Amino acid sequence: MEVSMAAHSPLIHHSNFTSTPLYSLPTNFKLKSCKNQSLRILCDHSCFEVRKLCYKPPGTQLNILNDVSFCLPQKSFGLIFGRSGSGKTTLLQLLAGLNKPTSGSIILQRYAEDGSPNQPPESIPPQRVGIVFQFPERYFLADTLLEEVTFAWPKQKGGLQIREHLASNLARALNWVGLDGVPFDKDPQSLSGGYKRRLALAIQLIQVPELLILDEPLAGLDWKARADVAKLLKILKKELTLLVVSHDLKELAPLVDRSWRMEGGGVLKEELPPL
Ligand SMILES: Nc1ncnc2c1ncn2[C@@H]1O[C@H](COP(=O)(O)OP(=O)(O)OP(=O)(O)O)[C@@H](O)[C@H]1O
Repeated sequence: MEVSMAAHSPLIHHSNFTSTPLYSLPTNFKLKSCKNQSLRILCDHSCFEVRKLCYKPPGTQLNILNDVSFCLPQKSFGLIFGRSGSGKTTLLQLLAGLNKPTSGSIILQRYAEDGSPNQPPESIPPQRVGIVFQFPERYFLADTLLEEVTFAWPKQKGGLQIREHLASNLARALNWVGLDGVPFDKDPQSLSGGYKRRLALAIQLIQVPELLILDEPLAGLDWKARADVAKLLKILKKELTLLVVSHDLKELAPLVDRSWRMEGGGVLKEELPPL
């Protein structure tokens, strides 16, 4: 029997290397049998890939991003750092679908055990990407926690099924961020700084994004709340893929799987965080 660990596939497969799912496993294994009935668990994985991304704001000749390429494996933590004005936020906005790149692509690529792509690249629709902006609490609009988390849910009658689906995800999202004990009628503005960030994260987690982007998640918090949010990100990294832009390298460095420096002129280079 030949057994190797798989990285990221949740399905079990069987018989002559077909991809017919038999049943799901809680872990990320893919099990296949070949003609002599020996069983193998194969390693495959997926990466969010940015390829040769360029961005000039419409109507200008300013090259804010210049041939930016990187790959972030699923369920890992990517960090982008670099000096102010180098183009980090602009990159996040393109990844979240808020602006369109001038050229280049943003895709999800699945790879086989031997490292070769095993499917055509998939585009990533904006609804599969969550983004938490810098100081997200400034954008809170509602008087209660419940209204805040349900603010963008469809209100029409036809949206009932979607609302039911979102409601079943809500409890899990609140549990992930540790807000499950907070009363629904609590005023979001009365929460502490760290809990406001948890709320902003929960709002994005309800949709279970494939990629969660965070712009300066620790900015403006005291030391305790910073440690608290960093601890939460460590937990979330087990559930989804995180891409973070931050100047707070000391707190986030222990979480980092991949990191890049954005240099002047919108050039991205893979580099360890300088500590
Ligand atoms: N629509 C636009 N038109 C012209 N210039 C722009 C536009 N959008 C961004 N810029 C410029 O592009 C550069 C990169 O901005 P961006 O906000 O992405 O930098 P940043 O690395 O995120 O900075 P910070 O760390 O301060 O947030 C800045 O010089 C900014 O002024």
